[in-house]
Amino acid sequence: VMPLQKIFRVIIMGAPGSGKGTVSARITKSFALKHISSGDILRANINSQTVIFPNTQLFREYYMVKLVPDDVISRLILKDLRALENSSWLLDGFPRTVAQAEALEDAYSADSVVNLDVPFQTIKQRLTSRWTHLPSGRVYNTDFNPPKVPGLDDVTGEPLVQRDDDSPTRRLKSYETQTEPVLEFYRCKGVLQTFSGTETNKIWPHVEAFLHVKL
Ligand SMILES: Nc1nc2c(ncn2[C@@H]2O[C@H](COP(=O)(O)OP(=O)(O)O)[C@@H](O)[C@H]2O)c(=O)[nH]1
Ligand SMILES: Nc1ncnc2c1ncn2[C@@H]1O[C@H](COP(=O)(O)OP(=O)(O)O)[C@@H](O)[C@H]1O
Repeated sequence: VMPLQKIFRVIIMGAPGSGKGTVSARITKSFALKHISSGDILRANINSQTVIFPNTQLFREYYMVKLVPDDVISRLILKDLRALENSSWLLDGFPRTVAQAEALEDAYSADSVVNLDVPFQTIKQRLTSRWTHLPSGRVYNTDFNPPKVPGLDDVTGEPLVQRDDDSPTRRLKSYETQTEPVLEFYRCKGVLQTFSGTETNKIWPHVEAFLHVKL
């Protein structure tokens, strides 16, 4: 892992299914950035039954059907970031709306925004073959990284589900209307770096080279 000279704050963006989770795992393997994932934070809060969601059913509804309200997710993420005041981080899954981006910007400004630009046609195919283990958030893809036993989670053996929002059209629509304006927000700030392609394995070397120079 490459140590960093100064504190660096990176955001990874891209449509659902563009490969953010996959690329984030590779980034944190190569660079000393702490991975902050909004999905992981939400799941941790559910599992510990601490705040906000009085019951798992309500979260399930959010998780399966719609985005969590801006003020709820912003509060959760900023609380975790404040605990990392002197660390470099990689933020994944947040911000997804301009309101969230503004809430973040009030506290911290991003040094770089890595945007994964994958054609919608490619994403549709991927999401159709994506299966999720809901309690952990582990994702599989029947072509790219299949589970060892079809339909079952590798670690727990529990069943995998296809999320409602894995039905691509609605998710991509919400990305277009809610999240694309966030890209514009960062473009205006001059920190947006876009990587285009159809395969993670081909995009990754460019992301890696960029971060090597940047960090
Ligand atoms: N076929 C294919 N699938 C990929 C590739 N990269 C990632 N995936 C799969 O596509 C799905 C979405 O990737 P993920 O990293 O979860 O994207 P995220 O939603 O942006 O975090 C997962 O099932 C991945 O295993 C790729 O290059 N080719
Ligand atoms: N920034 C966010 N704003 C609102 N809701 C969010 C945000 N991040 C995550 N969520 C909620 O958590 C769910 C799971 O998120 P995540 O694990 O990032 O999965 P995915 O990348 O597949 O959407 C989302 O469907 C949404 O309900």
